[in-house]
Amino acid sequence: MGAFQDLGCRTTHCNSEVLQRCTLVFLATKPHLLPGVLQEIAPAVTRDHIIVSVAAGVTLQTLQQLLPAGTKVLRVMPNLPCVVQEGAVVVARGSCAGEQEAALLRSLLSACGLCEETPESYLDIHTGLSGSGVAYVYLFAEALADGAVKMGMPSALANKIAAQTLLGAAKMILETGEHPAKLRSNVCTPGGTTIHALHELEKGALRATVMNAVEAATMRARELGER
Ligand SMILES: NC(=O)C1=CN([C@@H]2O[C@H](COP(=O)(O)OP(=O)(O)OC[C@H]3O[C@@H](n4cnc5c(N)ncnc54)[C@H](OP(=O)(O)O)[C@@H]3O)[C@@H](O)[C@H]2O)C=CC1
Ligand SMILES: O=C(O)[C@@H]1CCC=N1
Repeated sequence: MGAFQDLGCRTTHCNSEVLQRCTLVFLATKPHLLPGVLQEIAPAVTRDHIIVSVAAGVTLQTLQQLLPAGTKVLRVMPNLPCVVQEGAVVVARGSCAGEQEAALLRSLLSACGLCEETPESYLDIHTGLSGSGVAYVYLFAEALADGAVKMGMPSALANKIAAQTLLGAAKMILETGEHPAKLRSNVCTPGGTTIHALHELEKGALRATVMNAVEAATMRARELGER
């Protein structure tokens, strides 16, 4: 609480008070709690408000149905690295939100990293790719470092190098614009270490497993939206 006040932010436990004091309102409860919060705030929502939901899977249709007709509603799907300004965020607007509201949101959220406006149908896919995807990357980072620990490197150093390896690899995809398959092929010396390691990853079906993970999280986000 102290940290918020140091930033000049006011806090309250009363949701309708937030609606009275703010025009741009972010809804960030767990998805199953959101319908109750929407019912609670609906009487205080006016056409001046811009309501933004970050809840995974909760559709614009559900949000609009639970709020007064004409409410400007947008959906946002962020990911955890927003906290270090390297997030990947997508935004979709509801039927009453216009270019002005979308532009405002894009400009605010650009401070968190990459921010793209997309059709709503991409939001659940983005959840599987990136919202949840961060966790798959952590799992991979952990496994990379564990491999090095197994071969004798101290854990703290292995974790640091694994993280820098992911950072550098990601930066090269973004800065060169090359397809990851091309960059991967550049690392493979004929008969060298990398192709031997990649063969092991293919035997473990890494690619199919990761594709299955993105599919499972996307399907789960869609399932949450149907409730
Ligand atoms: N975690 C992630 O990486 C991502 C999460 N999301 C979405 O973000 C949302 C929040 O997730 P996450 O931050 O992990 O969840 P948390 O449980 O950490 O945060 C939920 C927040 O909602 C508050 N809250 C609970 N009930 C109410 C209520 N009735 N009125 C007002 N506020 C309430 C809680 O306050 P208190 O603690 O005081 O109870 C808490 O601050 C979810 O919908 C999730 O789908 C989307 C993308 C990524
Ligand atoms: O696991 C979840 O449901 C949320 C949505 C994306 C990341 N965390």
